[in-house]
Amino acid sequence: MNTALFKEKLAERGIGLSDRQMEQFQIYYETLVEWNEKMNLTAITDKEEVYLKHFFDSISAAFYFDFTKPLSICDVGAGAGFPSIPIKICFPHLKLSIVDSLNKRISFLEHLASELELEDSHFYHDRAETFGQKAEIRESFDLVTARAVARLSVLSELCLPLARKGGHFLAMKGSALPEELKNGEKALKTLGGKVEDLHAFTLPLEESERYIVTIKKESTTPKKYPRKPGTPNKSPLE
Ligand SMILES: C[S@@+](CC[C@H](N)C(=O)[O-])C[C@H]1O[C@@H](n2cnc3c(N)ncnc32)[C@H](O)[C@@H]1O
Repeated sequence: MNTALFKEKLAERGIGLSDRQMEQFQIYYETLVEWNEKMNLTAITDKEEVYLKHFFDSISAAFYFDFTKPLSICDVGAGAGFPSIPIKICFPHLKLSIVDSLNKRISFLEHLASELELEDSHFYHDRAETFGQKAEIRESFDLVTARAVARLSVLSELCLPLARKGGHFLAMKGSALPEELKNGEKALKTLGGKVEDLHAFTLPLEESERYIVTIKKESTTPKKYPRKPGTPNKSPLE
């Protein structure tokens, strides 16, 4: 997707980008490719592919969730910043936190945020399992996002404890989502979540299938979740 089509397709969805925001995406692309030579951030480096499969794909969350409101967001396992940094570029008023267990990726994100002059952005090197047990962090975010981190039953245990009661968890998933949802029912119930919205979406040009699922945090998560690092993955709540 070239930059003109990127801008046009977002405008069609009501997301208008200024010259400065387009420049921020250009800086993001250049910084990603430069740092990718020193560390493993992404397998995708072709410019048009990055704009489609990372930038546009990340922003597609905003086709189905209202990011124009003041929101505190936590992106779990953002890696090179997806989906939350593209969303933050489009909606600069958001208060953003990212937690990732790989310190090198956190260093990249801190550098990137300074290059992009992002305000109100906070980066934590931690595992979601321990982050979600911190009293000052737990159940504090309006929205928790995650793209491509783990299957839904596992991801729910990492993400739902971070969302405040009445807040949301938004997962961006591939074609396995319908199966994951069936297996994730028990986890959602145990952790206080309920599916509110589910959208199938095909990425333009290459037509691959995506799902965006929004889960409402209806009740407080029992204190024992998330369990200790590695346990959600080893013994999922299925
Ligand atoms: C496959 S990458 C996905 C990155 C990004 N969300 C994307 O869509 O491109 C998964 C990321 O999650 C992080 N991660 C995996 N398990 C985690 C955990 N338990 N707590 C925090 N981060 C975790 C990894 O370090 C990695 O950066």
